[in-house]
Amino acid sequence: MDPLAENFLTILAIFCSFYILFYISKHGKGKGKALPGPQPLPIIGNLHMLSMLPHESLYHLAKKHGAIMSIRLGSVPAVVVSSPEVAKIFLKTHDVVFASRPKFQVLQSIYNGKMGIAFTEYGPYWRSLTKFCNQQLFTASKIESFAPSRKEVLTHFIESLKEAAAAKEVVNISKKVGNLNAKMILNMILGPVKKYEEFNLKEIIEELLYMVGVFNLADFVPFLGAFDLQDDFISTMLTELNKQINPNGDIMDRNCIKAITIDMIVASLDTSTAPLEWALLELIKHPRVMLKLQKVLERIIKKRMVEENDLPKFEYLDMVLKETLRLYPVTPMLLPRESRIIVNVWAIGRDPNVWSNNVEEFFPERFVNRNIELHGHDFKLIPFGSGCRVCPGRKLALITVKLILAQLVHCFDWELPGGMSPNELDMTEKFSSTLPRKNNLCAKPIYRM
Ligand code: HEM
Repeated sequence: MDPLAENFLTILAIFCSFYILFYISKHGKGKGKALPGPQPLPIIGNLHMLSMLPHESLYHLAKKHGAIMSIRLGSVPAVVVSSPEVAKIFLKTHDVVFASRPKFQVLQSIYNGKMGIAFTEYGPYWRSLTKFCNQQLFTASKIESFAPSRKEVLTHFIESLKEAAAAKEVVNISKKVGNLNAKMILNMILGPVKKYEEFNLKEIIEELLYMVGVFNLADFVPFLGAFDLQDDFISTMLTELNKQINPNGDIMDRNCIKAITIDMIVASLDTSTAPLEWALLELIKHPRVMLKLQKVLERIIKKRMVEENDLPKFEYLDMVLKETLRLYPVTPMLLPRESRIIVNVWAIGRDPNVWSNNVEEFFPERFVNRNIELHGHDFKLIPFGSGCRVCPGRKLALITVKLILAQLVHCFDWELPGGMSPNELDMTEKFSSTLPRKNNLCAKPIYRM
């Protein structure tokens, strides 16, 4: 970024931080006081107050200290936001000022020089990449062009579940849905994954992702050239190779393509799986909702398979997904922003001022006659973030998740193994890059078509 512009933005960020603190102290509960927050200890700050599920600890702290509070992560000060009103101040009113990400040293070695989108500072390079992704990779027509590929993968998946149902087998849904999702997404990013089967690509990627610091997609790129790539993301990016992407002189080079590819794979692999796992779990726990959803689907499409163009007709499916993302946002705290702003989406989804007193209940009907959408304009529900850093893959994600969920519910009833009652299901979350359930969900499919 131009150093002058960088200085300007820094000054603006400081100014806005003061403005927000001033605004809160004038209008908030603690009139005239500094930003509230728990007392930090020397060196560790408030780290001792955070459990293995930090979003939950911060939610409880916010109940005591308020919807905007300051904490210290070791020696690093951070501001935690836990209500839609305050989230709007940071993500809309002053969005651009807080649009950068803090610099994480470890990422430099992962990205090998050129950064992707997710952790790049706000500036001309990030803007060009985002514009490129929105205009070339995530257009409605591009997403639609992969509908036949999604259908093919999903049909195989349903067939394999039918076989399991005939054999009365218990299936590990978490794992199976994870693999299905990976196939759908990787088909789109890398081209037909069948061609990479001998490389066991998903396992390789998963392992490498856990070995932070050694991931280098260059190891895979040489063999990509050996296949006749379709119009997947990689080939779309390759057509831009060596072209200038912004007036600053940045060009789309190999490292840039690698960085975007890493971002897409990391940002999409597990994010779309977690909501499916939670949704199915809640549906099994709430037979009333499951039955209602099955009836709605059956009334609209009778006994045939769900098609992508049916999805806009399934209003109740939308409500079920919204309710799932309210209770189990995949990224419970949005990726950290400049000045260490932490937006606790998990806490916003449990704000009784917004959702009334039954916040912990899975009750999709709460969305009836409430025009709350998922694209980041309504701060009550922001599982995809909001503002200029909003998730660029959200439309693709919503199609994939809705399609798979609708199919799983339409084609099968689900029974828990060993006569387990739905009330005995363990709902414990595991904190990782996404918010999966601690234990995999296993159940017996019963074909109902
Ligand atoms: C249900 C699935 C998904 C959820 C819940 C989700 C959620 C999010 C969230 C919360 C953010 C951070 C927003 C912020 O910091 O304000 C994000 C960023 C991002 N997501 Fe997603 N995402 C999903 C699927 C996908 C998919 C399928 C892709 C691409 C194929 C994708 C690509 C990205 C990228 C590149 C970013 C970084 C944007 C930036 O920092 O400028 N996501 N996503």
